[in-house]
Amino acid sequence: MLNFITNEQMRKADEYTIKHLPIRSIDLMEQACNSFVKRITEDISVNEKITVCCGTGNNGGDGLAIARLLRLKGYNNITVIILNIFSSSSPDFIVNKKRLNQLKIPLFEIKKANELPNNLDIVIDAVLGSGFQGTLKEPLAEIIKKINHHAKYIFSVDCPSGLNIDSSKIKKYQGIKADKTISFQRPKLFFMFPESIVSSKSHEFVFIGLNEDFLQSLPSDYFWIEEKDIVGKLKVRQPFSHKGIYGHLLIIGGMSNTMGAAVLCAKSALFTGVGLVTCCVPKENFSTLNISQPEIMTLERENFNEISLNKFNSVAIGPGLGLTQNSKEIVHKILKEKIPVVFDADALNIISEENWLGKIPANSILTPHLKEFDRLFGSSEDWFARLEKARCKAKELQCIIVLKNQYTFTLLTD
Ligand SMILES: NC(=O)C1=CN([C@@H]2O[C@H](COP(=O)(O)OP(=O)(O)OC[C@H]3O[C@@H](n4cnc5c(N)ncnc54)[C@H](O)[C@@H]3O)[C@@H](O)[C@H]2O)[C@@H](O)CC1
Ligand SMILES: [K+]
Repeated sequence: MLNFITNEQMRKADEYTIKHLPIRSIDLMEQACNSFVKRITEDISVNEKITVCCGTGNNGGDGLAIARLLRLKGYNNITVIILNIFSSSSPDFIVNKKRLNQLKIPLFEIKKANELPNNLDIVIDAVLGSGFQGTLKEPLAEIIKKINHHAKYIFSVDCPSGLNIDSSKIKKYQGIKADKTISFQRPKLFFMFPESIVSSKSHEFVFIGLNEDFLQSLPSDYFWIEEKDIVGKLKVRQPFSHKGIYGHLLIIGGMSNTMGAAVLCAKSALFTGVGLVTCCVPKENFSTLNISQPEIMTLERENFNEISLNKFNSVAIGPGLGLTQNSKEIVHKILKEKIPVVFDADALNIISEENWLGKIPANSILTPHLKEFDRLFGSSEDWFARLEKARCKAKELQCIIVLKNQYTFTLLTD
């Protein structure tokens, strides 16, 4: 698990690594740029026309080093454009400018938008990185507008220029609209939110050699879960074992017009390793289940009151359940049992409609998508506010909240 960190924390990790590894700042920049180049050369061929647009801070220094490293890898069609509009240059920018001069890469310095060429193909955006603060003013705003207009594909270095990654409020975004942002050492929380799409269509990160022990020691409320964090938790099938020892799940859901939701839920449960799955659906829908996934067992929803929940290791209620009076009675009965349950879809809609949030047993799991979440907890100004609300509600209700989206947030109770 990697902790999401702020720009300020990243700056500290940068300083710590330089001091304790030890490594010179210019060499750390070189490492970062090597990682960036390694990643983008998987996407672009040596013949592509590449324009590297640079500011004069360290993000600009990265751009110059990236241009040089690409050239050394055989990318011959590179042009560097330095925006000569900033009051100062960072020391590592100056060193990289000298290094670049030795390679005879075409280099232009511009001050105004009309000095930018129109025929930009692939652009590497290294104008501003994490040092950007405040708002974009002229002539920078116009230059960025022109880059956005003329580029066919934009890779942003670390973050799209003109985006303040630590502020979730981006109304009237004026910065670079990247196709792909490749950030350093950590994913950026902002890119987990749908709102980030105005600044970057996709996002990846590369390791650059910052001190991981220090980074992991930095406080954070949010963590990025990787595949390797999950695989170890899945129960591997043991020799001579059988379905009876891998748990029995009861799913209460599905109606004639929404039986697919119950089927998909059962299939996913079996796929992730549950030994036995029983679906409690209206009797007329048994054949749908039997045809779609023959190993699913069935219980008649009409006889729900006679079912003993104790024989199941876990219970999930909601997918395709419907909002009928009968569905409401079943949700109510489940809530009264006071056992932790997975509440999804219509079960959540019923809970918000009936105002039953306070009745949810501790340690339950709530799996809302955006709209279900807002119905439960009210609307939020933006995704960051929604996430913070989810984190507080998980603690307050002592329930795990799984807020589903392209990136799914799992909010724990502690
Ligand atoms: N995180 C790390 O450990 C590393 C970071 N590196 C790079 O360093 C970058 C940060 O470098 P810097 O701190 O020098 O910052 P930047 O290069 O991101 O920006 C600094 C420049 O932006 C200007 N600026 C700030 N706000 C502005 C505004 N509103 N309008 C116009 N100009 C504005 C400043 O005057 C300054 O010239 C990162 O994004 C990354 O690209 C890498 O070089 C290597 C390691
Ligand atoms: K950038």
